[in-house]
Amino acid sequence: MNTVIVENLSKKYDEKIVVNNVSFKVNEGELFGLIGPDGAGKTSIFRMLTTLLLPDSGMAEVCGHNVVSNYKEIRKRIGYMPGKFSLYQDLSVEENLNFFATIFNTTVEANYSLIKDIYVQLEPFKKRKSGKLSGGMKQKLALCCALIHRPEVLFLDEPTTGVDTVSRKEFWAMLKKLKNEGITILVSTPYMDEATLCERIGLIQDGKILSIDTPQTIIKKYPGSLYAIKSDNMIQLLSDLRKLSIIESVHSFGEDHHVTFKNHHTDFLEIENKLKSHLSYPFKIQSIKPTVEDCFIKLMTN
Ligand SMILES: Nc1ncnc2c1ncn2[C@@H]1O[C@H](COP(=O)(O)OP(=O)(O)OP(=O)(O)O)[C@@H](O)[C@H]1O
Repeated sequence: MNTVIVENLSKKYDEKIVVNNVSFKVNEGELFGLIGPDGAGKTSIFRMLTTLLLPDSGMAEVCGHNVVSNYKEIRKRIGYMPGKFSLYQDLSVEENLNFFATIFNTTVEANYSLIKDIYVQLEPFKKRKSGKLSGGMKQKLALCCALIHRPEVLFLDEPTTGVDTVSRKEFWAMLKKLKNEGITILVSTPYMDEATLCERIGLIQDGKILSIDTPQTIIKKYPGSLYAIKSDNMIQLLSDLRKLSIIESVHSFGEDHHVTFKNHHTDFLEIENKLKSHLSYPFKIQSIKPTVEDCFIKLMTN
């Protein structure tokens, strides 16, 4: 069953189209990621699905209810953690949690088992005002508040932006546990390395979906071969590679430059020799498996 159905959804602000004919479906109990850079339209899509923003055209359903005509039903069934911390800064941790439980007509005790693993980390600070918590703790409290009424669907908008690597890892482990509780999870992130932690992903850029599939299939569909190349002077290397006619694309990627070659250059030795004849300094090249980020760049430039 599809818990979320999005069909040709569009939104513009002033005259700028920020969500452009977007369609996708999320299955019940799935962990689905919307992956794209800042300004891609992720928040606008989440705000339409959580009934906080009206679409200009298209249709969306959450838990079988239309986001426009039946928004009240949806609000009972979902949890939403916005990208910007939006809990009451002057209320303490436990006051925030009790407040959210009360507005959903439940109690913290009734659903404690769902948030227990996360809340135990917050408990030592339960009397502290939420505005005075660290970034990671604020994020955990926001997640507890979004979960306190045991939603069927959880929307998490960039939950790991600005969060350190260890907390990011912890956060994804928590999402896996919540998924095992049967909650459907939609998460957005600009971090491409988080894509592989989702069951399926939608890659989004400039309001348009570039591809939707499992991360593994998206990687498998990468056309052609990809190489990583490095030398002592990476800036010089980048500039030299950009001038070579055999090269189709080159971009910096961590410690390497990732390179693809035009169609007729497929043989590794031939490629290496061609590069040796053009580059007057030592370099190292190897064939590599593409990442989701490589796929994203490829789709973006197609
Ligand atoms: N209320 C608004 N009025 C005008 N433009 C807006 C408004 N909200 C968002 N935008 C613009 O719409 C585009 C998409 O923004 P959106 O927040 O949906 O993207 P995003 O992928 O979530 O990125 P970010 O992480 O930067 O929020 C951006 O160019 C943004 O500046």
